[in-house]
Amino acid sequence: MSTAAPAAPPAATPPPAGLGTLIAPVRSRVVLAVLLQVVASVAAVVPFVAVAELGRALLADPVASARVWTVVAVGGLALVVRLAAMVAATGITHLADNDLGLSLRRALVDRLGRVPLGWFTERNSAAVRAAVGDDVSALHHLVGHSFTNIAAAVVTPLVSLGYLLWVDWRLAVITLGPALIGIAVYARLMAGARDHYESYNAAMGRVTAAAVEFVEGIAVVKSFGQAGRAHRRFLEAADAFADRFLAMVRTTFAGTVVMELLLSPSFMLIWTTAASTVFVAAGWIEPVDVLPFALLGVGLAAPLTALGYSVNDVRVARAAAGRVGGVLATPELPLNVHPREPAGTDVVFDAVTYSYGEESAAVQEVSFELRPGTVTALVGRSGSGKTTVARLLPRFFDPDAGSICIGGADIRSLTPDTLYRSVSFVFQDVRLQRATVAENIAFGRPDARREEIVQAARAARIDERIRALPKGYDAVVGVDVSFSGGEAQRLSIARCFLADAPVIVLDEATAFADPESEAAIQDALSTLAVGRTLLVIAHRLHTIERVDQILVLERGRIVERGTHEELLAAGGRYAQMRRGTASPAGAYPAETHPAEVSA
Ligand SMILES: Nc1ncnc2c1ncn2[C@@H]1O[C@H](COP(=O)(O)OP(=O)(O)OP(=O)(O)O)[C@@H](O)[C@H]1O
Repeated sequence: MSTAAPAAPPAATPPPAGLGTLIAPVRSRVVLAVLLQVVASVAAVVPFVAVAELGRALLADPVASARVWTVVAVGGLALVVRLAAMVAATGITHLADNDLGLSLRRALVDRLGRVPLGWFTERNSAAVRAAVGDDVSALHHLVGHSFTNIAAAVVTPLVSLGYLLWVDWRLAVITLGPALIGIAVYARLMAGARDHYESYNAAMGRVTAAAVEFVEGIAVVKSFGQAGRAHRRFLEAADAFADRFLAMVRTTFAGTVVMELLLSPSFMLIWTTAASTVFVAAGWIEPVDVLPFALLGVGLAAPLTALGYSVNDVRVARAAAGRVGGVLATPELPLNVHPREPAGTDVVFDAVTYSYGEESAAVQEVSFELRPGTVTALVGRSGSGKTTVARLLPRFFDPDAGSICIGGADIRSLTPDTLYRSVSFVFQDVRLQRATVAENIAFGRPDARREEIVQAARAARIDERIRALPKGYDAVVGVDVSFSGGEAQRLSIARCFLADAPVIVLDEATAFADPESEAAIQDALSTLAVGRTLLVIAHRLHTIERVDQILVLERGRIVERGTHEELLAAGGRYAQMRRGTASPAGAYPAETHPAEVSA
């Protein structure tokens, strides 16, 4: 059967944006700031030139007093220009950076709101955390500081050198000697250290992973008496890191010392003074010419270190831009340009097939119908495809083949609003927001009145627990109150009551802290089921004896379907599972329990 609307065309996915594309919106402002920084850097050298020229004017015989005043005025003006240009450049880059950070974070959140829910695996969520946090900050540093720092680090020594070449080109070249040797040493040093940096970073990654593994699994590790072993793994990673660090320091130590020495102001001062003295003694320059070299020669090398750091910032920012661009290029859930409205709440899966990546299909040719007001349970051994089937209905991902319709409309032809008004879901790992309890319940309907919220909480058997809190419904989750897994699940059932969607997808919890909590949840679910269509991932068979339809999955296919009685009578896979004779991986506990999901 197929009542499907034509599948929506896949939304165009832009190629991942690089650094240039990401900062394009603020490029003109960055260029302006760099130009202003160039002006500031030129102006920064002028007062030193002025002092040197002042020396010349004062030592002239007779003193060139008109020239003295001109030089003083130019030096003073340069100070003002430098300050103004620097303040303007800093202001422009920081405003541009603020706009960029805001627009990138908005774009990220906007894109994340349109990617399939199934995309949010642990790995992808970590990438999102890095992109929204550290990576956007790395771009902040680039736009806010690095470009102008690079301009300053290049222009200041160049202008100084130009002036020194004008004063005496021979002494200028000699003054430049340590800086040139420093650059050559630095380049060799970096080339030799590249491999060491890579293994240093890898070793650092292993230490972090071992630490995280140790901390996250501490309960399991301790309860199985393996604290020593896990601790040893961490220590081994830390030892390996120390070795790599030592190897890197050994390779770079001599070069770093030589570079720091050659580029240090004190060495440059000694070097230029010594060279100038030789030139004066030889009669190649006047004693007054020593002054510019002593004043400006010192500053020739220092910006090179700053340049090294800024170039590194660009490298870091380029890698960060790659990750941000990657998240921004995540394929969106295709949306239909001509949205439809479901006519009714009948749900039909028609020959649905879905695979995760290249792997064999997790769900194959699955067809079934959820009639309005009925409860359908998905059962099967672990990995048989229950969760995948259930997650296809709220569009965690779209089927590779086949269709899913609600009220005759393909879910791909519904707007997200219409879909989530039709389908709510309660999964095991309930995520509560750091907001008040009331806001958490009213998540799907922020405009809900307090009485409606309380009524939903009451129906979900969680009202009493909330009222017992000192701040009641205004308690902030994570600050004033922490909920147990069972309580969080009841809060998410309250969300469903309030959202009032006619179709509910429910992942029955596999474990509860106490029978009382389980009974409360089963009670809440029984109330929720009244008049609604439920698709339940059932992990325990005793809870589904009275459901309208049981679908037994095996390797992604439906191998049996019917009611509890029909399936027991058929004596097939379900009957085997009930008797607990299925393979250990699929064995469901055969004990009975008073609480049940009922229609
Ligand atoms: N995110 C994923 N990426 C790749 N493969 C996956 C992913 N999630 C599930 N699978 C695979 O798809 C198949 C069906 O998994 P699914 O989680 O739907 O089974 P399940 O019956 O719900 O299992 P369980 O009862 O253990 O939760 C399995 O082979 C599983 O390994």
